[in-house]
Amino acid sequence: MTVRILDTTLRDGEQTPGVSLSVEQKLMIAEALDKMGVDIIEAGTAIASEGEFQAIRVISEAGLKAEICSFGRIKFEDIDAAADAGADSIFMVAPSSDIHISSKFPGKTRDEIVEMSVKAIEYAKERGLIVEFGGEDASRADFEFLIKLYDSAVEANADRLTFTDTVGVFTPEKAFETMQRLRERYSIPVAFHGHDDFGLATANTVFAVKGGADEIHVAVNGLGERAGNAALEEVVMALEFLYGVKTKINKQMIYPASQLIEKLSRVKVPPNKPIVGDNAFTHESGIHTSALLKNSQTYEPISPEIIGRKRLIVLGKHAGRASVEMIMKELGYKATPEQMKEILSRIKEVGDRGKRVTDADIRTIIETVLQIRKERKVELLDLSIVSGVNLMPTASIKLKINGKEVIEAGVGTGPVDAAINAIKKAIKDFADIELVGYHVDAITGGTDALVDVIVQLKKEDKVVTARGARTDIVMASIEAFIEGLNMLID
Ligand SMILES: CC(=O)SCCNC(=O)CCNC(=O)[C@H](O)C(C)(C)COP(=O)(O)OP(=O)(O)OC[C@H]1O[C@@H](n2cnc3c(N)ncnc32)[C@H](O)[C@@H]1OP(=O)(O)O
Ligand SMILES: CC(=O)C(=O)O
Repeated sequence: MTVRILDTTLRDGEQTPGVSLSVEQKLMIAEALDKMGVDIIEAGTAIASEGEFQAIRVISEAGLKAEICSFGRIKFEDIDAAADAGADSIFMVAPSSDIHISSKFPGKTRDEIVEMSVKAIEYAKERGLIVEFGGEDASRADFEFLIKLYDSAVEANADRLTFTDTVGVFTPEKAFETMQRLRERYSIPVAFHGHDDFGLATANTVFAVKGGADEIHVAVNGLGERAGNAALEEVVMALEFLYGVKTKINKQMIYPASQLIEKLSRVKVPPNKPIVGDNAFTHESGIHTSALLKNSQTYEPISPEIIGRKRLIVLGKHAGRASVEMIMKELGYKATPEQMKEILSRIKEVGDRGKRVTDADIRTIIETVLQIRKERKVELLDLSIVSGVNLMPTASIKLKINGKEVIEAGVGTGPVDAAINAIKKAIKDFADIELVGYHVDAITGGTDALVDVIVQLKKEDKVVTARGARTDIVMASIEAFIEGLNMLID
């Protein structure tokens, strides 16, 4: 069995508070979704704004394989907007629970909602759209009324039906049973749209498929209203690997799409998020690492390569000998068994003090124990910063890079940003480095506090962490950034 995927990252996903995407960004995401193999791209709500209308138009004209869908209400203007934008289909919803009907349409009866829905479906069909019709808040609707609404939609020639768990109150058992009943009753495809208010969206969506859903609505990284929609990556991987249900998704494209969407939506993926989180294939514990190095299946349910990722072994207070040996080899250092023991003990000491052990900390510990210092490719020679009222924070910087002096200037939203921008400009010919994480802690109290900055830098698919600790936040940030750079440029 192959289940069809409607991806709603660009519609419900964009309804995530604070997220808004430009036409160009939406097109980039739509192309990534298409490459990943989703069947239907719900590209937005054509009636919502000029930008939304244009985005749907541009995506519809992009020659993608996927069906392009616009969301809409049971209103002729929404249908016109979807059709005029060139969408192939409309996901059109009518209120179906009494709470939605009475609050949104005071004075209107259930029968009047059915009548409005039928007229809207007929009109959408006249406008040439494929109609996917949903009862909104279906999981809180009277099931008998829902059936009446769906029966009328089918009579009006709707092409597909959707059951929406709008406020995420469904359970896997109910999803299974409901979809089974809908599947038995209707000959047209039935879909499930789930939300994660109780953390059950993935389970509900998987059980909806077990119950017979032909199509499911998901969003990459679980974006969506409130707690979000069912996450594409979780649902697809659970269906394929745990339930033996096929999708058309090219799993190699899941991680690149997730990263693109994280970047453009500016919604950070939590590190412990299944499949796409930073820690999903990262191991620190010595017992795990030692076993993983012998057989990766010991502590990994699936290989990271399946979804275009790599395994990462990190050192921290839970590390053991095997992890240290591996990292030493990776960094190109040689040590005696005693030196290894000392390195491990110093790493654990940092962790025992409650501190995160960064990659740069590890290198410093190794070099201290081995009494060597590898040459740094990037060194700070001079820095000056101007910041104040009515002027743009500006930094000028002199670096020695591979033995050559480079002078650059940068502006930014504050002195740290300006200094980092100046460094980025200075190194642009040497490496394409991205700052993917920046965290500041004041270790002591007061304005003279010791500030601990941890940066996370990325070059291609390699990510390193580095620390700077100073009473001057700009210097702590730059120290951390340059330490990280040196690890990546090595
Ligand atoms: C669960 C979901 O995710 S639903 C999808 C949510 N998505 C959006 O809201 C998309 C972005 N929305 C928008 O840009 C705007 O809300 C628009 C353009 C759709 C409508 O804007 P406005 O006309 O200013 O209306 P407003 O947003 O204040 O209220 C929504 C209206 O839609 C009506 N409505 C809500 N659901 C439906 C429906 N399924 N069918 C018909 N009308 C509906 C409401 O009753 C309300 O009507 P009223 O203005 O007569 O009271
Ligand atoms: C329509 C929709 O997004 C919902 O019911 O959740």
